[in-house]
Amino acid sequence: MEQVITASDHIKRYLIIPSGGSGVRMGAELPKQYIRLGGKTILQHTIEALAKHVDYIVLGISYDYRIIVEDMLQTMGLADRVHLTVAGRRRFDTVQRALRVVPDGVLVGIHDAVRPFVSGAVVNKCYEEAQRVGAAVPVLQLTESLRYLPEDGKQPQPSQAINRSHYRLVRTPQVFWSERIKEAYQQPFQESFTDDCSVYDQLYSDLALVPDTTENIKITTPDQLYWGEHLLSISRQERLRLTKKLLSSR
Ligand SMILES: Nc1ccn([C@@H]2O[C@H](COP(=O)(O)OP(=O)(O)OP(=O)(O)O)[C@@H](O)[C@H]2O)c(=O)n1
Ligand SMILES: C[C@](O)(CO)[C@H](O)COP(=O)(O)O
Repeated sequence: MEQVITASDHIKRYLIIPSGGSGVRMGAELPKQYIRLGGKTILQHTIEALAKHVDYIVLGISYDYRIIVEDMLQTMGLADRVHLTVAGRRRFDTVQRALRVVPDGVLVGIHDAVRPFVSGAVVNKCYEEAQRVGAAVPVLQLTESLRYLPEDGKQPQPSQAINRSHYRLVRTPQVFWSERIKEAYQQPFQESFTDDCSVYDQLYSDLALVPDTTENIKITTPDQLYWGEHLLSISRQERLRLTKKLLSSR
């Protein structure tokens, strides 16, 4: 499964979709990426949202689902553009393994299998900014207040209000020059590595923040399936219109 894909002379866009989670917080019979929304799996919706914006996709999956995934890729006509790798125990391990088949000298995005509502405009902007700056990530401003909980729960008080203007919610796709993120992923795992930027930050500091759209939710818990159904019921055209409006207002 793990043979390196050859890069050609112009800058190619690779995309890793870590899809090897088991969905503990969802608590469903199947891992959540294989749950159906509107007749298709969440994984298929995610691939459909991104495939037209990239050259190659690397899907990190649990071997148990290989046949289902291969059938889905055949149906989608994507079998020759998608490379399967074996998922690891943590998201970090899945991405680390998938990076082994990505050549140097290309841009590589990493996008959660369970974020099917990402906007094409945001995907393109992240690749463009990563090419220009070094790395790029979609972020969302906070629209609710935040409180900080000190570790001992006592000092100076059990919880404190903090200035939310200094914070952003971090989403995916997170896009990098491939040789840099491959180098960063050679580090041993740390608990603070909750996404790919946190791994990259250890070695580099050139990260562009791209405004994201609200819809790019990560389907994690059962209530988010309800939001997923709702977002699917809004037509693609309408979502595109709302995305353009949002991006032009920033
Ligand atoms: N060993 C793992 C764990 C997670 N992921 C992927 O990382 C993304 C974000 O992970 P998360 O939402 O935490 O998914 P799960 O690990 O499935 O969820 P949970 O933590 O509730 O089990 C998902 O696309 C998931 O499939 C992965 O590829 N390999
Ligand atoms: C990568 C990520 O989606 C960025 O927001 C997030 O950190 C994944 O967190 P999870 O707890 O592994 O789902």
